[in-house]
Amino acid sequence: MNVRELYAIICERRDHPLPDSYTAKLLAQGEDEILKKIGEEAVEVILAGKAQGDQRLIEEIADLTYHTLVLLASRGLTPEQIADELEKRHRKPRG
Ligand SMILES: N=c1c2ncn([C@@H]3O[C@H](COP(=O)(O)OP(=O)(O)OP(=O)(O)O)[C@@H](O)[C@H]3O)c2ncn1[C@@H]1O[C@H](COP(=O)(O)O)[C@@H](O)[C@H]1O
Repeated sequence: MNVRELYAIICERRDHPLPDSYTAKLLAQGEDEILKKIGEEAVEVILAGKAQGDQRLIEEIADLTYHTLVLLASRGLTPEQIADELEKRHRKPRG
């Protein structure tokens, strides 16, 4: 699944919550809880990067990516805005 597809599902859970959805629950808990999860997942990426294998690192980066998309959805921001920012940086003249 790509980032755009996952983001669309997350927005669907935000706008039409399902009772058994982790995403809907996390969004309902609010931004502080989402930020807390991002902090935890970021630490797990560091630990995996230092001491664990590639598969573990992939899993932890997937967790961090997912929670970052939840934060964007919670704030009404989109992955396209991040892509635009990266594009702007790429096009900025470097000296
Ligand atoms: N990609 C993900 C995804 N990645 C990680 N997680 C959840 O993020 C949590 C990770 O937190 P932890 O590692 O701390 O595990 P935990 O102890 O269970 O978490 P907490 O209960 O402490 O918050 C786990 O519960 C994972 O299931 C995800 N939950 C959902 N998705 C996708 O989101 C979409 C919507 O799914 P629902 O949330 O089921 O609606 C689907 O495409 C899912 O595949």
